[in-house]
This record gives sequence, structure tokens and C-alpha cells, in this order.
Amino acid sequence: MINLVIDIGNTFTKIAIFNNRELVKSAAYQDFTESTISNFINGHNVDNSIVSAVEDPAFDLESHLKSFSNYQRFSTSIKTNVSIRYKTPETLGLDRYAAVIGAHNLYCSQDILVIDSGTCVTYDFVDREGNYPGGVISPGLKMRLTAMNYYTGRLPLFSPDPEFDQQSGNDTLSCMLAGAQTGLIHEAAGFINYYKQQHPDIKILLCGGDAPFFDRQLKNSIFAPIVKTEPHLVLSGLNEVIHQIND
Ligand SMILES: Nc1ncnc2c1ncn2[C@@H]1O[C@H](COP(=O)(O)OP(=O)(O)O)[C@@H](O)[C@H]1O
Ligand SMILES: CC(C)(COP(=O)(O)O)[C@@H](O)C(=O)NCCC(=O)O
Ligand SMILES: [K+]
Repeated sequence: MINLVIDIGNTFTKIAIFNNRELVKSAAYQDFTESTISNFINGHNVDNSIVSAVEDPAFDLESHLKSFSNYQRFSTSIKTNVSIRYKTPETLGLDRYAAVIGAHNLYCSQDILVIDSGTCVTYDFVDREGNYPGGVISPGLKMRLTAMNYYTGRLPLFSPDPEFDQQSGNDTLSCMLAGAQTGLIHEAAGFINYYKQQHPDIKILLCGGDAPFFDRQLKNSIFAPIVKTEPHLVLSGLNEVIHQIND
């Protein structure tokens, strides 16, 4: 079974082809059009397709996918082996639901905290039985620096600096990076500690555009043994949904 899965985030659209549960290829695009899909598929005979979108695509994506595949609309009403305990499933980001499905099916006998560091950073907990109560939504790495520039008169616009590892700064740039970057790691450490106290065997899975940043920082921390990067968690969660519907 060849599956085409698409994850439309607030910054990038991620797309992948799976042959059953094996990832064949994946890519990320800032500009996503019909021809992006044709170029990406490039000769693969797609059986099924599915989309998770936090933003509406700029073209009729559903009609396009229906024209060459068995298209499945993804929503929180689709029953999977993850049970949504969120109070407002109708407002839950589909990328968050897909990420915990991906996590639970990769490590089904473990309690997991997913840290998806995209436009926003989301912390989502799923227990070993597949119960998903929710988690945390927090400003993303780039958003933190952009917001400080946008809402002030004197703070410049800086990009994240992967090399920066100071706890505090002594000029404008280093002070802002300490807040935006080191502050984000302190935040993550705080939430990890909170969940670890309640679930001592918890595993931490990292995904999203800034996963390499979290990976580098957390691999140098006491959390190193329980942290793992799973870059395709949302995509593999969507692929799992196709399997659970068809199996
Ligand atoms: N070339 C880039 N352009 C924009 N953002 C980037 C780039 N490289 C890394 N990033 C980081 O990746 C984040 C987006 O990651 P991603 O997981 O694709 O987000 P989303 O799922 O929200 O679309 C941005 O917020 C930014 O911090
Ligand atoms: C929290 C999010 C903005 C994260 O999106 P991302 O950073 O992956 O683009 C998205 O999942 C969303 O719009 N959620 C809706 C609110 C909710 O999940 O309750
Ligand atoms: K996210």
C-alpha cells in the first residue's frame, strides 16, 4: 500500500510517501502547490492520501488528492488507538493529534511527552494506554525573537543562533538570545520535570523544525537518556491513521 501523507503547518508543509509502514521519501516546502505534489510523487502509484492542516491550503487540495487516490479526511472524529481526552476536540490542532498517534504507535508500552518545536512549541502527553489529555502550547523559537522586535521600539530583529549556549547576556543580542533560546530550554526542562515526577519512566520525543536545537541542548542535560528525536512523528502518525482505517 503506497500512502501519501501531508502535514500543513503554519510555516512549512511536510509531505511523505510511505510503503506500508516504511518511509520512502519526505520533504518540506514553504510554497506548496499542486505541482509540488506532482513533482514529489514523480511516478509513485499512490493508493491512499491523508492531510493534516492547521491552515487552509491555497488551492482545492482535497479535490486534487481525490482525483488520483483514495483520500481520507483527517479529523479528531476519526477513532484510532489514541483516545482524545481534550475538553475541546473540535479546536485541537490536527498536527498534535497526529503527533501523539505517531508517538503511541512507535512506543506503545510507554508514557510519552512529545515536544513538537515548530512555529509554536507544543508539549503533548500520551500515556501507555493511549490516553491523550492535552499539554502545552508555547511561542516557538523564531516567534520569540520576532515578537520581541515587533512589540518594542528598540529591540532588533535577530535570527536564532545555533551556537549560543549562555545562561545570561552582556549586550542586546546575547540578552535576547538568553531569553528566547536558553529560556526556551529552561521552559522545556521545567515541563519535562513536571511530567517525569508523575511518570518516572517517561520518554521524550522531539520533532518539528527546531528539533535539532532541542536535541543539541537536551542531549547535554540530565535528560539525555530519555530524549530521542523522531523527525517524522506527525507524518508517521498520519500514515498510521490510514492503516488503522484500512486494516
Ligand atoms: N529556513 C527556515 N525558515 C523558517 N523557519 C525555519 C527555517 N529553518 C528552521 N526554521 C524553524 O522551524 C520552525 C518551523 O518548523 P515546522 O516544524 O516546519 O513548523 P510548522 O509545523 O509550524 O510549519 C520555524 O518556526 C523556525 O523556528
Ligand atoms: C498549536 C498549533 C498552532 C501548533 O502548530 P505548528 O506550530 O505545528 O504550526 C496548532 O496545533 C493549532 O493551531 N492548534 C489549535 C489549538 C489547539 O490545539 O487546541
Ligand atoms: K508545534
